[in-house]
Amino acid sequence: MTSNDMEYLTIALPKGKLFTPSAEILAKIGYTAEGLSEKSRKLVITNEEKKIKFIITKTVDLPTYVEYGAADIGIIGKDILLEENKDVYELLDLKYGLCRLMVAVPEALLQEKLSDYAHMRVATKFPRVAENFFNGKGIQMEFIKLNGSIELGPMVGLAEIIVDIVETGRTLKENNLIEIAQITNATARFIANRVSFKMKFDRINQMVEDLRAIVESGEKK
Ligand SMILES: Nc1ncnc2c1ncn2[C@@H]1O[C@H](COP(=O)(O)OP(=O)(O)OP(=O)(O)O)[C@@H](O)[C@H]1O
Ligand SMILES: O=P(O)(O)OC[C@H]1O[C@H](OP(=O)(O)OP(=O)(O)O)[C@H](O)[C@@H]1O
Repeated sequence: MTSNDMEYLTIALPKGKLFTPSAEILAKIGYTAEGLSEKSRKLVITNEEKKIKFIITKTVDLPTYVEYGAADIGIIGKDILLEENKDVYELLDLKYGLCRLMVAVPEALLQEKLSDYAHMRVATKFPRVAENFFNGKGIQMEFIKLNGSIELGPMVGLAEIIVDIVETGRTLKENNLIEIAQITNATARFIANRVSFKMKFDRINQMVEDLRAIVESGEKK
């Protein structure tokens, strides 16, 4: 690390659904920067006074920036952490961004048991998580990686099954899909680069304690 790297704390925030709640919780503990907005075209936003740099990344890439130390810390969904499987510290569950990773099928293909779906095709943004889940149950499947609109897969015969994020259940309902198994819950997590956590321990640890106090006060409400 250069002395410049040591002076600043670089925080990665993901574009998308977690951006606003993440910027808001960081603002509550004094971590803000003028012009920090998801709509900003600027990808690095600096607060010189507080020695903070924010970087805005694509959701799926965020753990990579933290693993390589391009960002010291970041906030990202547990679903992405499980899928990307990067070498980072997960320091705190921030409890917002709650959703579930589910297996779902079209009503017409509904079977009695999960093993009845063996060897079918699974469309998903999360092939690693999906494969671990089915392997853990001894069920062999074929996995097709998609980058969005997963529910379309079964409608056009690309796959029989999907593994996707469900929040309200509205998307599944509108596309006549039925949940058949839950893989895991996911919420936003505060993560850190392994070296940064040691080199900037006091600063990062203080952030974790301040964020924990906010999360816990929210839970008591
Ligand atoms: N309804 C939801 N759909 C998707 N993600 C959700 C939902 N609710 C909470 N999340 C959480 O928000 C994170 C970011 O979701 P978002 O859809 O913004 O991801 P993205 O990959 O940036 O989207 P896109 O691929 O459309 O650019 C997810 O990884 C998940 O942890
Ligand atoms: O249960 P619900 O509240 O309906 O939310 C779940 C939907 O939201 C997400 O899609 P997103 O809007 O991120 O678009 P995508 O399909 O392009 O990933 C997810 O992939 C589901 O499709």
